[in-house]
Amino acid sequence: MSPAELKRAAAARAVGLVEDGMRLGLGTGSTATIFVELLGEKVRAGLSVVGVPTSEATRRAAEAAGIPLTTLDETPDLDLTIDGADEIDPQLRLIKGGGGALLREKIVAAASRRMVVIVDGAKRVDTLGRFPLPIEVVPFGLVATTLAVAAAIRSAGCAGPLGIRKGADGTPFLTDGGHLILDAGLARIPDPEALARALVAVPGVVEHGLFLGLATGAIVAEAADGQSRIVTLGAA
Ligand SMILES: O=C[C@H](O)[C@H](O)[C@H](O)COP(=O)(O)O
Repeated sequence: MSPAELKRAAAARAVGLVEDGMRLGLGTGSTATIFVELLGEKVRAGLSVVGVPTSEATRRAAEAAGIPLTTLDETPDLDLTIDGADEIDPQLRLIKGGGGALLREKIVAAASRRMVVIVDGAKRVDTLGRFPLPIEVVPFGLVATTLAVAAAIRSAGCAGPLGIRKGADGTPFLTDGGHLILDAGLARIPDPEALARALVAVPGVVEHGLFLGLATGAIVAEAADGQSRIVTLGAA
């Protein structure tokens, strides 16, 4: 099965977790977008939910799907967030932010009683780090912040190239919050908690893509014998 078919299988299973009246966090990325589209079908058939989008892209997708939207200011306590991930380890620790939405995604996940991650099997790893870790920084003082981030990475026992993310046109990628992203190619992150602590201590770092202790469950769609097989982790 193709990665797109696996993503759809995981997203479809997640729609089954949604109950009438729920306040939902709506994740960002290709997998979360499929979830939004499938959820929209349920809403048009009569399901009543409200959603908080984690990016402007998801806001547009949810509006197109007919999902009623709210904000965290209006609805600060969410029942369930469904979101994709770039990597997931056996402890449900994640790397997120490949699409640049990590800041809003983390705020929304932290405001949710449950966060269920939807991924294809290729995202499962024993040790986080194969996917470059996104680190969101303010533009002011970029060189000084980058040097401090590199030192923080070393202090957590990691090493690897650190580069500013560029868009398709070659200019620096800007997040929805107007920040820049440094991508750290670390290969292995032996102690994600130590790295997270070191990164948040750097002035100029807005957020990083390590989601630790936030996911309560995961729905993993894997290919097996030409069919998709759903594996659930945690409470999903
Ligand atoms: O910023 C983007 C998000 O963290 C996504 O959830 C993550 O990159 C996974 O995206 P996709 O489902 O497209 O692989």
